[in-house]
Amino acid sequence: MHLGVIGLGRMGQIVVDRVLEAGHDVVAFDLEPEAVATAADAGAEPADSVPDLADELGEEKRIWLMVPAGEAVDATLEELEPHLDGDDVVVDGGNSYFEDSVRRAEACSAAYLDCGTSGGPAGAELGFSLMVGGPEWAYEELEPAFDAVATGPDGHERMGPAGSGHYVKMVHNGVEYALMQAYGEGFELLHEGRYDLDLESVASVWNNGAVIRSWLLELCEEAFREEGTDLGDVADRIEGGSTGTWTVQEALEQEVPLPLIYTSLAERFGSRADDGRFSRRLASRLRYGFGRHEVPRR
Ligand SMILES: NC(=O)C1=CN([C@@H]2O[C@H](COP(=O)(O)OP(=O)(O)OC[C@H]3O[C@@H](n4cnc5c(N)ncnc54)[C@H](O)[C@@H]3O)[C@@H](O)[C@H]2O)C=CC1
Ligand SMILES: O=C(CO)[C@H](O)[C@H](O)COP(=O)(O)O
Repeated sequence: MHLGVIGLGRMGQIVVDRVLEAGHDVVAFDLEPEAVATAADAGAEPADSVPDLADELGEEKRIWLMVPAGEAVDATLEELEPHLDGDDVVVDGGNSYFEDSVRRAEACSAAYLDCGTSGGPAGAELGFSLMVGGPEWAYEELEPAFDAVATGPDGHERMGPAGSGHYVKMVHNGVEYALMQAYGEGFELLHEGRYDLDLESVASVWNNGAVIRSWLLELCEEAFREEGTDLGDVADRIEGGSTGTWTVQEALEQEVPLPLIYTSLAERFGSRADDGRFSRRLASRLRYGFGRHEVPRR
């Protein structure tokens, strides 16, 4: 296979490496020349623009986008569009909103595959888990690339029609938020609680046979090992949030209750108040109002 890869950041570079390693050819483009040079060092053919990449691919175009979700995907598709026809296949491996993917699949001249990617840069060695939506023939056509980028043939699956791959990945991320919240709460109680515990040891012993063992728990173990049992200078602030917001919005629309995922998202937003949470400050002042309890002041 001759694959074009556009977007050569943390994830795109892994796509390039794994596809090359599987013996395929890659032509690579990124807005950042340094990223293109890194891909070229790995063995990819460098392209200096989107049209150049399309030209290099020749008649049969198989193109993998790994750019940030949103405008970058639309901008890239707009540049690609004059070079595409119905025999070509474009894969969006980023975290795009599933309704955007449905819209793009309708507008794109090529067959369009929305591919939810899980595993992150830390999963590079093992390969990713890929959730793909779009036409069956295009999925089958791209199977050699999916085999290479995923953990293997079992690491990818066609979920259904356009949008379904990114829909499944959106829900995956909601689950990810809730799992992180659950581990966070458990370790917070252990940290604040009545025993002086080494949290790396706790995570390690849990990871060996416990019901709650998981990759996220292995990452907890790594975090305590690298940062210390009190997490050192890691700030009380969680960034990100778009995929969890989409999950909660969809749940509201479908009237499906997701209290854990919603709470995890709310905790994320709550962590960003620079000056302390207004609601907590008001609750503190109200306790004075009804009970004359002392108000801690800054
Ligand atoms: N980092 C992660 O853990 C995961 C990320 N994703 C998704 O994969 C996508 C890429 O993520 P990362 O690699 O982490 O981001 P990144 O920020 O490391 O890399 C993005 C790359 O795209 C390039 N780029 C941006 N606009 C472009 C354009 N118009 N044309 C060509 N290149 C362009 C940037 O120069 C950069 O090199 C995102 O949608 C992200 O949400 C999915 C799963 C896991
Ligand atoms: O998809 C991922 C992991 O599965 C990415 O790491 C993503 O960026 C995480 O989402 P958020 O930014 O909403 O935390």
